[in-house]
Amino acid sequence: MQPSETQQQSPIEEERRRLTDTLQEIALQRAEIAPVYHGKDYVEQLLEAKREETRQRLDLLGSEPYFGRLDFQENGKPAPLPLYIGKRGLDHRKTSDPYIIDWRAPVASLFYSFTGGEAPVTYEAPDGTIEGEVHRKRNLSIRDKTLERVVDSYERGGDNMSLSDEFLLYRLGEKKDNRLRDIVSTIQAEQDLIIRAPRYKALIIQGAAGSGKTTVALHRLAFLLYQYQQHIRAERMIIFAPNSMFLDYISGVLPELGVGNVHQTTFADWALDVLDGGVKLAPTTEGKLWFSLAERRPALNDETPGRFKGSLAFKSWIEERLRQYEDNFLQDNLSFEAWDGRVLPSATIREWFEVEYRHYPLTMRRERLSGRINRWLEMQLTNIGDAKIRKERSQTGKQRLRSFMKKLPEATPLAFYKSAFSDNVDSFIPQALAADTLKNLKRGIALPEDLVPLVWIHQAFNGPENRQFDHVVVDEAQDASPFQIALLRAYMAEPSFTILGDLAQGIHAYRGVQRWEELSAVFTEDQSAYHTLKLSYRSTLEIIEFANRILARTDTGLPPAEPVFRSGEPVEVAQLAKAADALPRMVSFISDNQAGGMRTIAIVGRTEEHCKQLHEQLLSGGVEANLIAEGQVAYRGGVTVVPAHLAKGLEFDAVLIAGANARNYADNPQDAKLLYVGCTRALHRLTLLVDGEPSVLFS
Ligand SMILES: Nc1ncnc2c1ncn2[C@@H]1O[C@H](COP(=O)(O)OP(=O)(O)OP(=O)(O)O)[C@@H](O)[C@H]1O
Repeated sequence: MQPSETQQQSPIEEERRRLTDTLQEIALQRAEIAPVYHGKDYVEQLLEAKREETRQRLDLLGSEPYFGRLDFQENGKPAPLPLYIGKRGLDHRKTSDPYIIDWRAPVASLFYSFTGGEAPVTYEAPDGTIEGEVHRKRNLSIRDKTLERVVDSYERGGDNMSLSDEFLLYRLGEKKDNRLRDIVSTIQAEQDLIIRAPRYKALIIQGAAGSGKTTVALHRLAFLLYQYQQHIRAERMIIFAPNSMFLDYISGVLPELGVGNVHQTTFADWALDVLDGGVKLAPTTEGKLWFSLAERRPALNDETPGRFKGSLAFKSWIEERLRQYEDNFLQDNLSFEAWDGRVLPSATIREWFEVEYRHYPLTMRRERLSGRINRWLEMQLTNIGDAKIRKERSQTGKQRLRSFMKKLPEATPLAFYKSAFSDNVDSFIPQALAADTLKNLKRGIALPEDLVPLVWIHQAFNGPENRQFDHVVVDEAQDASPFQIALLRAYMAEPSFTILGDLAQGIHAYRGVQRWEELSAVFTEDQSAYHTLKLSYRSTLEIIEFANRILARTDTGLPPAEPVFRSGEPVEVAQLAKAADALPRMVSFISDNQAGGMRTIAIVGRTEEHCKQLHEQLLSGGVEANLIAEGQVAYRGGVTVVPAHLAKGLEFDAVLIAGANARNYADNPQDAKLLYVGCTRALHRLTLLVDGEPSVLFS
């Protein structure tokens, strides 16, 4: 495009024209693809699969080809080039020049990292650093092939006072449905740094509520797959999320980014799969206990089972037991007599098992030993000339080898774990905890906090099998334990992690961490990197400022979340004259917000029991609502009644906190975290209904 041409047109005309050209180019490329192949030829079928991929990519590009434009003049080039950036790349069919640039390509990083100014900018290309100047940054909104909006956020030499994030605000102001969405068009510089961070790092990210942690982690997966396409496979990436409903909520983002096959699961489901039916899991009652009202909750300390069994000290204790078990695996004087007089001495067997095979997992050491003795046996047989005697001795030798191997113990993870607790368990393990654990294990049942040690033992016995990871995402990582992260680390040659969470939302402190150092202790200093995300994109300024008052009571010492300047209505704290006033207030909150275009509305209750009552009341008041309970798999959107602890990770256009009184939300860190979670779910509107004495947490 010639600069003179562009000068005569308004930005909107110019972009309309470019869009028409682009759609034409896409249509032509689409038309050039051979028709669908239905035959049986294998090679043709493979080619057809490739063609189908291209069709899908072009169809996706066809409806929303790009979202941004950056005019960049590389040093030494005569003029700036307009670079159009989209979710997928496209080369021009005649010139093979990039026509649309994939958002993950190195040059596209400028679109995200550029924040104004006339100074030269650089980006890292495969061949080295490229320097140049940005002449224009433009956001474009295209929906269903139609150009809806053109916003210039920078023009070189122009008056750039408006380098505000007008486009970002426009996006944030949109109403949400029941799915998390991609943010490729508005990724912010601090988020981009995390998305494009090098592969071999354990990134630990403390991010304020609504700072885009989950979204950023998903975009990082898409980036890693693009950047390291020869070395990373989607099937070897895994996302651990807190529950199935959350997985359902985020399930749309990766497909939108063109990424399939990434395993998305909860830790418990993954662990049970590894243990392959070897363990029955007791339903957890601990969660309910910790989300009950303050007066019913036990004190939290280092002997709280989840914290104790998730510690690195407990990991060391298990490892020591495993070492002892392996060291005593061979009994003393365990020679093998193949037939009378032909003996493989104990010292040789020991040498093979304890020295040569030491670095293999136990199951493999056992198998290798058996194979090696068998080979030794075959050698001995070759020295026997008489075929009949050879046959007899072969039978005897094989029979004796089978008996020999049977004498070597073959413990399952569950049996080993049980024995670790049974054999005069030492004073390191608190007595009550040992007794409780053993009682359950004797019934063949493990508690959720036993899953990490059990899988650890499994992998010590069997190695990582075929479950090695290329990259692991742990979302809501404040709820994970150091032992759990160490376990996942064991399934990787080099650590490549995105570990993200918010200590202020650490409502599972009975099993999670209180400081990020607890998790970084799993890695060496150069293996991990710590990032913070302070800006919060989800909620309006008013909601964030209100939630920051509660944050100060969480005892985490975290700084207040910083709002993106998006102002909305004030947070409403409504004092009820009597409890019976709650229902009409909830009903009008729902109908007013629905009339105001809000698509997702949540009534947040304090406990599951409380939510059941609220749900029944709403039904009696003629309001259809979805009640979210523990174990729920799908998130449906619309009107939802949800206890604060299950709302974590989700977001709603409008939120009403029911029962925001001093009893439900007392002045302690756990209640503060629950209320903080509840309030920070709201995008546009937040109301608190107070029946009785108001909670001091927001006063
Ligand atoms: N750069 C961005 N552009 C547009 N929207 C964004 C951006 N970053 C985050 N958001 C939006 O902010 C909301 C919060 O994102 P997300 O759920 O990923 O945050 P989070 O940090 O995981 O939140 P929480 O810890 O509170 O669950 C989402 O609606 C997301 O689309």
